[in-house]
Amino acid sequence: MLNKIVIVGGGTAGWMTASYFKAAFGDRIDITLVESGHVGAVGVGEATFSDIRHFFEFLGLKEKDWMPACNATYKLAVKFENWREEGHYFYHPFEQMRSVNGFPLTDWWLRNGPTDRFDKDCFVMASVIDAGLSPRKEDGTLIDSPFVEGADEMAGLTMVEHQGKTQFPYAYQFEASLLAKYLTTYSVERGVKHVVDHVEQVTLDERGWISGVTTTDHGDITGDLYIDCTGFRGLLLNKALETPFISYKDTLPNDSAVALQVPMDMERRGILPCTTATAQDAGWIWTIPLMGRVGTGYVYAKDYLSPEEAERTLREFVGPAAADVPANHITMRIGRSENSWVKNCVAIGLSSGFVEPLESTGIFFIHHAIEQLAKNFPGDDWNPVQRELYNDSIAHVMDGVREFLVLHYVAAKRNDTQYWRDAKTRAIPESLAARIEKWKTQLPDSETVFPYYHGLPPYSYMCILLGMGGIDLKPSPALALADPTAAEREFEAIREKTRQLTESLPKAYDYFARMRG
Ligand SMILES: Cc1cc2nc3c(=O)[nH]c(=O)nc-3n(C[C@H](O)[C@H](O)[C@H](O)COP(=O)(O)OP(=O)(O)OC[C@H]3O[C@@H](n4cnc5c(N)ncnc54)[C@H](O)[C@@H]3O)c2cc1C
Ligand SMILES: N[C@H](Cc1c[nH]c2cc(Cl)ccc12)C(=O)O
Repeated sequence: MLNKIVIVGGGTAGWMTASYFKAAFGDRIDITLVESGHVGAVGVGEATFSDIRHFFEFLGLKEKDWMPACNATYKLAVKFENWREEGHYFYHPFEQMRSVNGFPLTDWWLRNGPTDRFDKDCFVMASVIDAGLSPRKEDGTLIDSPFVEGADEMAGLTMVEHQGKTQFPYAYQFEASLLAKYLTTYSVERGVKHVVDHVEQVTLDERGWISGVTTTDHGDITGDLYIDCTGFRGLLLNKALETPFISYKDTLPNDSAVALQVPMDMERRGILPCTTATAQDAGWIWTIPLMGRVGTGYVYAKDYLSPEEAERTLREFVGPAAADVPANHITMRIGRSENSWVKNCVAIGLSSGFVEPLESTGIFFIHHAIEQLAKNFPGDDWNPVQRELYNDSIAHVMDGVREFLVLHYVAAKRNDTQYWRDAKTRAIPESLAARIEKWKTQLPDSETVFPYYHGLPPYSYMCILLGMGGIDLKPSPALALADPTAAEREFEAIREKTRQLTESLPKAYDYFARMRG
């Protein structure tokens, strides 16, 4: 029976894969994870999708088990600053879009919104975030809203099963290296063999399938299925099996990042419960508040900015707290492998593909890949249909997310540097260009967004279009004839709910401090 897995790589991808497959198949699966002692993990990757809770649930972990160990916080949205113009911001929150009489509330808002802030008028979360609050009450219960009802109970579903159901109101932010450490202990305690050694060589058999990996000190390690979690190197899939890599650089030019981990007194600073993406002259800076430090980094395109200038800008942005903190410069391989499963090798994580972290999709890609591999796990006959199904779903997720990210740059009103001007004239995927034309007449819905599962619901597209401000949008003509009373009542209900929540929820920092005991 095919049950022996060799995972090469011990970053987030390697350990998420090892722990999930142990939880899924227990002692019936034999897993060896080998990670180099001298090639480090990329070590960033701190913000997630809300769907990640399905992963922790699958492992049988509660928030109080893993969050304190990973300095984790809640993320209620991505906050986009200065993408439209200096001083402007808006949220892309984890909150379902309401609909009134068959039209999304944003459509009613375009017709006659109460203020010029679609996010505050249409979502309660925008004001909850501004106030630095936790979406859980002091007793740990989740905010009560029709849009999260039953959400805790749905955690046992896979992400694809969960699509279109209740929107969970938050995701997580954590120290990626601490999560990898936590999952190492989890996996090893459940029988995963952990080898710290460098893989020197990958051996292929006469059919070109992987027959083993050779390490410096532990000799050959062999298995049935090899999982390549070696990061941007793609040691097994891209190097040994020579699988081509499809670059997305023509449409997403950001290929570099410089990151800082800045220790900070978060009790004094307070926690804004979101990831902030602040537009810069040649890219954007992320700010992720964790317990005890802030993770930050400038994502930029080397065609427009040198690494030295990027680091200088980032240090100025952070201020004196960053003075003694070493910078981590990263070159990013943007795109995806033509196929992520080839012969008896499956690449998961950066070796499979990556897009810039603007919507925190790296860990989502890993989680999705793991769920799909568990579903399509090969039998002794290596049925090629399973490989095809798997490869199609991975390609769709990444190509769909690529479209969503390109939309951010096309829709951003900012136009003050060559970088931002070029973003408006650069070629974009043809399918996206056609969709944007439709969205100018009718806001995105399930019929007009990327048609395959890629994690993002239509309301996410609405947020980006409405927030970025560079594309003219019109309300549906039908709304000029429709009675607005129900929509006005909905806007009022949101104002009332916002008032209640901002008066009753605890501060995010206080909630985590209590969880840590
Ligand atoms: C700038 C940046 C910001 C990001 N931000 C986010 C974010 O906010 N949210 C998000 O979801 N994702 C984010 N990501 C993506 C996230 O970091 C990755 O998806 C995640 O860390 C997974 O990485 P990995 O495990 O695939 O690779 P890596 O972390 O690079 O791990 C590679 C592993 O392979 C091992 N290895 C390599 N060569 C060998 C060898 N020869 N022998 C043995 N072992 C070997 C290394 O030792 C290491 O353990 C970000 C990525 C970047 C670059
Ligand atoms: N799968 C969804 C994707 C999603 C829904 N709303 C948001 C908001 C932000 Cl900032 C990122 C992703 C999503 C989920 O994770 O809930």
